[in-house]
Amino acid sequence: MAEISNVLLVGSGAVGTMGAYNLESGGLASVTAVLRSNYAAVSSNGFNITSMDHASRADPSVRNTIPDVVKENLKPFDFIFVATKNIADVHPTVSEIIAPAVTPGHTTVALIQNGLNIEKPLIAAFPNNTILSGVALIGATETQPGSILHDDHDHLIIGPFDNPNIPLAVQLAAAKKFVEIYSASGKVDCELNENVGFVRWRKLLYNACYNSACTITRMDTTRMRIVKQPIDDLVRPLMLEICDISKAAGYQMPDGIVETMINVDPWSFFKPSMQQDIEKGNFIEFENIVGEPLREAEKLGVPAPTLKVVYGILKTLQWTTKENKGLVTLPQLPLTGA
Ligand SMILES: NC(=O)C1=CN([C@@H]2O[C@H](COP(=O)(O)OP(=O)(O)OC[C@H]3O[C@@H](n4cnc5c(N)ncnc54)[C@H](OP(=O)(O)O)[C@@H]3O)[C@@H](O)[C@H]2O)C=CC1
Ligand SMILES: CC(C)(CO)C(=O)C(=O)O
Repeated sequence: MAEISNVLLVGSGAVGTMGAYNLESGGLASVTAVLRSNYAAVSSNGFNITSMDHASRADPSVRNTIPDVVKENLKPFDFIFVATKNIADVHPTVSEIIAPAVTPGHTTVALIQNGLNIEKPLIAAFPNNTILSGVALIGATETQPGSILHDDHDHLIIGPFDNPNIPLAVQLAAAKKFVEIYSASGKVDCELNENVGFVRWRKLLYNACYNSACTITRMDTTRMRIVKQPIDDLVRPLMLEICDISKAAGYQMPDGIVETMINVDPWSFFKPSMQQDIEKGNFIEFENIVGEPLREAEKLGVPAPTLKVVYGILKTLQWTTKENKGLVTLPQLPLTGA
């Protein structure tokens, strides 16, 4: 009988819940999903899934706290599937959130998240654990607590982030195992890619540029293409800068990729996830999606003036969200600043 992998899902929103459904459908994984704002709704009514890939129900078991494997004397998790929004500038960060569930030297952490350098804090916190890079090419949204609309096929590209403390063969074996359990449903495309860094930069080309431009202007991608000027003045210059930075970092984007990315999503008045988040008053993933490529540019001596301005604006927007959520306080009046 095939061995069943013990999987913990942290981040049971759009991408994570679809991942849990897919793993459960395949029969090679048993998934425990950690829920937060949707816990009450799902405990009462279950998930409500409208999916282009999955017709039948395959619910994970749910809980509303991060398991502490030692204190609760639990079987170690083979994989933790992390699909939170990665908000690097707000505590608790991903490594702080998952720490009680990680068994050193055993648990493989699969980061199914957008952005660059997201593995670095994880490798620092869990030096003897394999960290996988998952680039999700999927369209999914949590329309209300526990209700997921999944309207673009799940294509997941997986490979190890290079953890210098662990032999590459061990990291690759973990990635292959993940691909096996994720592919078992037969409903999705899941591929092992040893050069996942390239794929991550290629996806960043969309996210760093469209997500940022739409978040700042509050205009969706279709309107931008109709108006054209936001593409010419903002999105294309940003994309060209990301191409320059990725090339200097060792990832040469193919000819024509900028025009392809500008037109990649359907004319459906699409709002990228960062724009959806700012409209909901949520934190945005700007540090990994914009801040990290900008820091790479500065390190490598690549000019990125548009990206720098965009980063400054996003950081300002995030400050306001922090203020709205009570994370920062203003000094009392009268002010005696410079
Ligand atoms: N949606 C999409 O189509 C795509 C998304 N991505 C990327 O995938 C990642 C996930 O995105 P997406 O699924 O859309 O995000 P969602 O906002 O839909 O889901 C994130 C989930 O994480 C939960 N969460 C956050 N922090 C914690 C915590 N400390 N403990 C428990 N749960 C927590 C949230 O709970 P709560 O509701 O309580 O905040 C929410 O349920 C992101 O990096 C995104 O950029 C990539 C490709 C496509
Ligand atoms: C555009 C999309 C859905 C790409 O798959 C994305 O990654 C985002 O909105 O952040």
